[in-house]
Amino acid sequence: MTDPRQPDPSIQLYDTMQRRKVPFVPTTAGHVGMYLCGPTVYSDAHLGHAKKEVAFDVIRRAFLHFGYKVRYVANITDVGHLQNDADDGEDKLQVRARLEQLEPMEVADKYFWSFVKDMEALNVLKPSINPRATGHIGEQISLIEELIARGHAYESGGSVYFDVRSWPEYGKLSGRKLDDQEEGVREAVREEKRDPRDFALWKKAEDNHLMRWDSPWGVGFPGWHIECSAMSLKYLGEGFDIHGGGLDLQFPHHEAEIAQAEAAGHHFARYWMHNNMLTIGGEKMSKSKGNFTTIQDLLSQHDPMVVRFLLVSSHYRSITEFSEEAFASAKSGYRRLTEALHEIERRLPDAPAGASAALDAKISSHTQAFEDAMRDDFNTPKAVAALFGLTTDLNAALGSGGVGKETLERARRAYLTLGGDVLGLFAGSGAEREDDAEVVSALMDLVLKARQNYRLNKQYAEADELRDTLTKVGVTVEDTKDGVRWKR
Ligand SMILES: Nc1ncnc2c1ncn2[C@@H]1O[C@H](COP(=O)(O)OP(=O)(O)OP(=O)(O)O)[C@@H](O)[C@H]1O
Ligand SMILES: [Zn+2]
Repeated sequence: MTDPRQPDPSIQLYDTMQRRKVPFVPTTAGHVGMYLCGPTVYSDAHLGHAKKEVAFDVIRRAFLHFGYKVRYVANITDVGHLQNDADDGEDKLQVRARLEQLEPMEVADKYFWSFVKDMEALNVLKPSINPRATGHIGEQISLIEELIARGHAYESGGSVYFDVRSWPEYGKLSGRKLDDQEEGVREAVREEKRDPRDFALWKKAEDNHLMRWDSPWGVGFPGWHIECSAMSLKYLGEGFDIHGGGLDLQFPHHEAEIAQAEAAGHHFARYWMHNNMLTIGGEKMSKSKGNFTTIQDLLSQHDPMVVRFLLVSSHYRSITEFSEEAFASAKSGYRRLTEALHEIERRLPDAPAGASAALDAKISSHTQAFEDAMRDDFNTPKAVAALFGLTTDLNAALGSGGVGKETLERARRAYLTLGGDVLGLFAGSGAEREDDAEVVSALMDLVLKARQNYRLNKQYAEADELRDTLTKVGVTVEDTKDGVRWKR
């Protein structure tokens, strides 16, 4: 295994900007600065969001394993993300605030904490810094002022726009130059811009706009893209190492981030990494399409580690198709690993002293294969295959006689380090939690059937009592048009 004090120099990653795999060379030896575009906190996260978070969590964990210190900054968007990507429509948080009769900031907090809970369950490490857009209005205003001073932005009607024509490099990440994203945009917004491709850095707040701040251009709020340029530079510095996000953010979001930072004279991210999408029935899982399953819903029925295993079983740059079959196979694959680990733990106390050379050699070669896979653009499916290879050899050795204690310990360490620390798969004891989830699910079926019978017999008091008792222990029951659903 790699010496943890010597940062491994042989990691290759796919850089979207260069459109190829390149060796990773950090700005500061032994350190990695990573920035990830985080969630807009206006609703519960779905499994597609989990794909992104787990993908970058594994990358971070791999760097740690290979001896790097990592500063991981992931922002929280709590202002400025409008319904329409082309600078029009209402703020997504404000729409939700009206629906739920809450303050926009209550919406942000509610869904921020819900996101934190989901990520904890999925064993995603907490970011080193989790900056919020509303906490960095001053930094965003300063960056906009720099852009105006350098002639790359202009004020118009109380809003400020980035002048795309002044920055010929705009479009270099995505290769998309002419998409103006102007469909369905109000005439007033169109008229304010010199070029339809110009994007908002600052927006004038209409009277009914709740989130508003003073600025040199009047009362308003920041555009969506500027927060990421300002906060990544603030916490990671000039020329930081890696910027990540979903593939769908390449344009316009990341393109705008780069233009804003570089046109203001800064050195921006040196590598760009993008995860592909989680799909269902071949279509991207998304809130707007309504084809999503929230992480909470999923975790009320399934072991979070099986969900995580499903996600790491495909490469971050590949599409992950979510289906019942994919889930069933993740479940049995995950069980194979945890059963092997449990078998080692069961045998360890009585194992004969000493090592078993043949199995030792196999543990080394599977460990090597795992690490090589991770060095090669974080190839998790290959890494998982190495763990399965280890499991096959371990099971064969265990089946044909006693394995020495030292070797069992080595095997255990390999599972816990590679599967646990790097892939993040063994939070708690996986197999037990999986069994737990199955028992809870079977019990809930019984309880809901009993409640249904009470209602059919018009025993409403009893039915309500059942529901109230469930509420007390944190289980919510909802009657929907498709039947009864529950979650905890
Ligand atoms: N299905 C998905 N697979 C992988 N990543 C996703 C998926 N859906 C969203 N993301 C990522 O999560 C981040 C935030 O997504 P967003 O809040 O726009 O979700 P969404 O469901 O796509 O919403 P909408 O449909 O309203 O655009 C983005 O970086 C995006 O790339
Ligand atoms: Zn961003």
